[in-house]
Amino acid sequence: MTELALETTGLTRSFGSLVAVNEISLKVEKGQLYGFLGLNGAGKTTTIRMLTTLLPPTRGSAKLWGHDIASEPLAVRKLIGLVSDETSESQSDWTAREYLAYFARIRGIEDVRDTVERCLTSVGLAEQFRGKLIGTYSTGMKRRVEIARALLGSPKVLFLDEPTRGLDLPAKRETWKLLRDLASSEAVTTFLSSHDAQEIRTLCTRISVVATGKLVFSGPAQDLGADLDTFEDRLVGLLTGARFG
Ligand SMILES: Nc1ncnc2c1ncn2[C@@H]1O[C@H](COP(=O)(O)OP(=O)(O)OP(=O)(O)O)[C@@H](O)[C@H]1O
Repeated sequence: MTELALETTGLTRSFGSLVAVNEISLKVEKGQLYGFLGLNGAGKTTTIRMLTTLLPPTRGSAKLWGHDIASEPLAVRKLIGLVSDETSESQSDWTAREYLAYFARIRGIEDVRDTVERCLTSVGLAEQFRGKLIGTYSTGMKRRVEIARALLGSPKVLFLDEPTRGLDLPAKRETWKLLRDLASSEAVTTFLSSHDAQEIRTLCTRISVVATGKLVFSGPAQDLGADLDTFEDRLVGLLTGARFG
């Protein structure tokens, strides 16, 4: 049995003449909180859409828990959860319990009530809010509900695409704490995409950096810098094509 949660080989996606994701090869070990860092437009969302079977690759391949994303999409979908940065306005008129129960039923989960409570507990949404309309929640709480939704099927791999985009600093830090807690308490591998160097440096030990669709670094975050300042300096060097020693 492979120890890899995720492996991509030459993964490529073009839109007409634009190569949005260009020959990306990376390996994510099981249990990791893995960082996928890149500026806006670097190709992060396109990569995640391919890995979650929402978009076919133009070339290359990827395996999730040993299952090929192109030839075994249903097996892959059963193993993943996805949180994107889009906050769905359609959740506003539901309570967190109703919203999660709806998705639990769609997923065919039998023990809906217990599963919903377990997931809301995992993301730290206090009991007193669970029966209130999501429209009355703060943005940070709404993001927690989205993460809880992604946890419903007990995913092996959780994809988070810019999960803290649009959050203020306290809400961001709350979400970081939650992601750390999930990584240590749940048996879930996390693939975290972000343009925020501090976020990736704070949370992830192994990272990849992507620039205009190409991988420009892959390895321990520590190798780019032990402190955030050095990390950011070297990152800027990488993103602007400079070398570092
Ligand atoms: N469906 C599409 N059709 C055409 N071009 C697309 C499509 N989706 C993405 N692109 C282009 O591919 C490139 C990579 O976009 P992508 O959304 O993957 O980047 P990103 O790193 O997630 O950026 P951001 O952080 O801004 O979301 C961009 O130039 C984008 O305009």
